[in-house]
Amino acid sequence: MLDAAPLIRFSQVSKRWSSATAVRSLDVSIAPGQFVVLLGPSGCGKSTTLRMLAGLEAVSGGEIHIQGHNVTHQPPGARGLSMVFQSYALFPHLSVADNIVFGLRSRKVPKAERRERLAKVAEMVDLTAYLDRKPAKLSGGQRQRVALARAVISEHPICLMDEPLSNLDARLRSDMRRDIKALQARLGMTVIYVTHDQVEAMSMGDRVILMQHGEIVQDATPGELYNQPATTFAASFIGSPAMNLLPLAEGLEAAIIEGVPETPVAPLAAATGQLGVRPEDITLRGSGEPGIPATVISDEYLGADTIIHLAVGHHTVKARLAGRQTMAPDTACKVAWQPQAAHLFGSDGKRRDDLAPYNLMPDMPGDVDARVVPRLPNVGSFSI
Ligand SMILES: Nc1ncnc2c1ncn2[C@@H]1O[C@H](COP(=O)(O)OP(=O)(O)OP(=O)(O)O)[C@@H](O)[C@H]1O
Repeated sequence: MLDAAPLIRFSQVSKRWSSATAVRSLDVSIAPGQFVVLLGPSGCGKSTTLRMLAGLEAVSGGEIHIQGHNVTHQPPGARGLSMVFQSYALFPHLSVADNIVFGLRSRKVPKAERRERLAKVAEMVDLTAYLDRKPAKLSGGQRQRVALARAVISEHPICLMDEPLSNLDARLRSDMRRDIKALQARLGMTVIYVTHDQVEAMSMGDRVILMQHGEIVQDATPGELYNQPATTFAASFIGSPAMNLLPLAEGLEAAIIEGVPETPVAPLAAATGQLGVRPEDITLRGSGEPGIPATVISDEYLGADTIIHLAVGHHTVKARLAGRQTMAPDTACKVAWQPQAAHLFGSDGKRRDDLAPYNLMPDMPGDVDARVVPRLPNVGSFSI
């Protein structure tokens, strides 16, 4: 995603500790006005990446450019960034107003201008009624708004946020997600936002950079990440419940070919890996219908939908059905899905879109098992 004039550019940036490598040869360009989420599990290097961009952590290799300037060795104050942390980092002895204008004061912005900017920003984040309070007398959400106001009032074009909502309860998090996104769009800020929460990433990001072991796994829009996960890791990290991943053994490859008799065999030889299907793409059918035989383990009612846990061979498959569904344990049924709902991954875990034309699941009339099994004795050993 190289942009002609990126606002931020990481070139081959690495961070090594004596004990571990946190970030490996990162190349990323970010255009002005983007809301970019760095997403990944704990320890994947997202905070380190953000801290290197902020100048709070020295790089071990590579360069960082902001607005065309090499800032790799510049202190945080010279980089033109604001930051919002999980801990809020408010001064307890200062009022909300003084906390918000603190940075402006140190930059010697005249009092009249400070007042004017404070009034505007306080209104934006709904804090006008609380300006005289001390942080201790605020709720968690209000404290987070103070931290946000402090970033916004600086008028720096880039705002870095490190898990800013993790201390809030679920309801407030959802409100704040919307507020932050709306504020970012309204002000045209470029936001780099670190989180391990896929819901935040999917709902806020224009672009999500998914990291694992200090490297980028996928850099895509939320929709691409969900619909075309680049690896089995991406497939299982996004989505709740996670995508079902079933090992592709020789038997299934053969079954795939069986479903589409004219398709060439050669590409499938390299396909041995995993087959992924999202829980909402699974349909359940009666045991006499086509599909893979399954047995109900349990049903889990979640309100808007129900997750059915199924045993398919010695694997567990989850199906998400709308509304309230009850299925007695041990009920025999069949699982099936539309061919286009199947995601295929090679043995290296990477997505294999070249295999998309294959009919990966017998969603067709007739008893597929009966059709496949007699000619393919190893279907029985296919590991699902
Ligand atoms: N100061 C440090 N000294 C040594 N190793 C560190 C230091 N800071 C981070 N690391 C290591 O670098 C790796 C990446 O850490 P980082 O904090 O960037 O991950 P993260 O993805 O932000 O995780 P989290 O969500 O838990 O904060 C981890 O293995 C971590 O243990």
